[in-house]
Amino acid sequence: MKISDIKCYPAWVGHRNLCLVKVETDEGVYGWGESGLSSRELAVAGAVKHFREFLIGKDARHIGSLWQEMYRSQYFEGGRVLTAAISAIDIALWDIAGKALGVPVHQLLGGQQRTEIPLFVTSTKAFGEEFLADCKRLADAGYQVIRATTGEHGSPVKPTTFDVRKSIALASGCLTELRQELGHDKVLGIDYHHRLTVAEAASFCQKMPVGTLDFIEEPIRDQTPSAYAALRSMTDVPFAIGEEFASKWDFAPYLESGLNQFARIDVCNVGGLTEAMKVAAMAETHYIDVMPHDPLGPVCTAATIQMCAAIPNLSWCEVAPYDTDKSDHDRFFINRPIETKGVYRVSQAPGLGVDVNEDLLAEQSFKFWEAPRLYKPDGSYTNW
Ligand SMILES: O=C(O)[C@@H](O)[C@H](O)[C@H](O)CO
Ligand SMILES: [Mg+2]
Repeated sequence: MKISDIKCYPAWVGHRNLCLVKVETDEGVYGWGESGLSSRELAVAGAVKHFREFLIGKDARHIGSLWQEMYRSQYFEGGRVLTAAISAIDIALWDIAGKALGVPVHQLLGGQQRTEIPLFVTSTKAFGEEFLADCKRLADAGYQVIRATTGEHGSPVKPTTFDVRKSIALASGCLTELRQELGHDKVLGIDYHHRLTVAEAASFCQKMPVGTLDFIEEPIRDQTPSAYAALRSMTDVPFAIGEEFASKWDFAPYLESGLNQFARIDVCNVGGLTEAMKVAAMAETHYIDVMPHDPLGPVCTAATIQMCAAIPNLSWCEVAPYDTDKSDHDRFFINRPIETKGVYRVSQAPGLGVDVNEDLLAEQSFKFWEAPRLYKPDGSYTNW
């Protein structure tokens, strides 16, 4: 079964750009994948073009070997852009493999270990009464795992001031109150979106009673494991790290030094299902659960579900939090995964179990979009 074409669709779908990739074969079986390098999709599309050049004519079933060739064929190995492209192609190849054999992808990954994927939900409300009410609503609705954000999302068009000290004061106060209200049978975490320094992250954690937070996601930026080691010496809150990591090599120093308590694998950035399964196994050797990152579209979610079904060490998968109106997804995607009562059902359909309305997708154009820009009160730049 030979690869006959690879098409990349960086396109605005409903509420954001998605970067979807279709791999076709000479036997008519095709697969879909998705790439996760949000806001730089055209760079990924360029990388897909390069890979297409040498992938056409290759056996679509040799997934592991094609992964090695994509990752290592350029002198400048790996990196986030190239690996985001590899991820989408790899996921599409798994979709093809499942469809060709008539089995769901999880069966090829070792078989399902669970029938439902437990999820965490995110309250995106700004800290204060609204946030507390929203979390109470989520808890009452039965959600077991609730994650807060920084409470300040900024605007893609208007520069936003992010005052770290105000954020720390508000967040620590609100989360302390929320924990008292929720009791201890709910899991509570926060994604600080790598906005803090080591000192600020320590200060934030120290403002809350021990046991308030079950995890803190990316309090600081993630290119320096020793910075996390420094932070670890100042707080005991478990760290959830890795949504931006683009290989098992990025995860390795964190896992090997015990710095990462939840592995935030993103199948669309880490190198597809091939690489995600390896990272999950590396995490397993350290008794660490995978908490997948899943902020994109239905193809990403479908692939993530297949991984979640097949690994032993899963905590909770993310429900894409930022865009609640998914009505357009019903037009673009067939059999897209739908969250019900805090879980995703594991699809038993061949492949990933999701299909794409390609004709409709082909009509969509790409819209340039920039992530919000945040500035400190003194006017200097800080991460979104
Ligand atoms: O954990 C998350 O879902 C966030 O870090 C998002 O990936 C980020 O805001 C980009 O959408
Ligand atoms: Mg995050």
